[in-house]
Amino acid sequence: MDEDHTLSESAAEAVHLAAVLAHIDRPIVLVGMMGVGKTSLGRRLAALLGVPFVDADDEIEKAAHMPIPDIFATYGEAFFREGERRVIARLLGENTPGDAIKGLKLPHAGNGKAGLKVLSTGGGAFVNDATRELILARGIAVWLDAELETLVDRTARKGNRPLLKTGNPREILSNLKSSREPFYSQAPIKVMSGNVPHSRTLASLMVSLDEWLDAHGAKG
Ligand SMILES: Nc1ncnc2c1ncn2[C@@H]1O[C@H](COP(=O)(O)OP(=O)(O)O)[C@@H](O)[C@H]1O
Ligand SMILES: O=C(O)C1=C[C@@H](OP(=O)(O)O)[C@@H](O)[C@H](O)C1
Ligand SMILES: [Mg+2]
Repeated sequence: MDEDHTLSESAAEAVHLAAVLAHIDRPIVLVGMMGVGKTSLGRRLAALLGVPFVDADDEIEKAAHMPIPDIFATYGEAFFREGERRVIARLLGENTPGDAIKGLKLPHAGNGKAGLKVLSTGGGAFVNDATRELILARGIAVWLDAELETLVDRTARKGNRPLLKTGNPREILSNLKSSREPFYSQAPIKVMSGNVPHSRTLASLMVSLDEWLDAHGAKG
């Protein structure tokens, strides 16, 4: 059994996938600290649901024609944050029905509902007031959270996060984690991204999403 098959099986077993899909009418937006798994889990969630996946950082790089470390080095963080805000506004505004099924080669065709997609944000996006308000108004925000040690481990794998280059990564992550928690906690759904395979975190996310849809009268 390959990893993708296992992944789909366990997450799909956790909830009735079709019931969840039928009741989501907005983008699912992953927020949380760098290294928590927003990009990698977002891609898997989109594949499972059969909807498009988009990563805000990738879109910023495409728009700026340069990698994120170069944007920070050349123009600074404030410029990056403004680009991030504009890109996310565009991604959450593009809610045309065709958007949900464009160019898919995925196990499910998607249900063609307006705006159905998974959007993974960069760790600082939800801290910006305008960006957070937009995400809360137009999407279903999911806070992916993890222990500090997990974040330290996972961010050490790639040297592409400029904010971690300015000092001791553990200290920077610890400070950012405390200062950002009041913002992340405004997301209606929280999922722990523990030291377990992606498939387990994906299954927890599906269960939490299903419970939230039930509690908010979107189902039943
Ligand atoms: N649940 C998980 N189990 C194991 N590794 C993970 C998990 N989630 C993320 N990772 C790994 O951690 C690293 C950072 O993940 P990424 O998706 O880029 O995080 P983010 O977008 O939140 O910064 C990647 O190498 C990814 O494969
Ligand atoms: O936390 C942050 O401020 C950042 C997180 C990064 O994205 P990931 O959270 O996907 O690593 C990226 O947007 C940039 O390096 C800034
Ligand atoms: Mg990412």
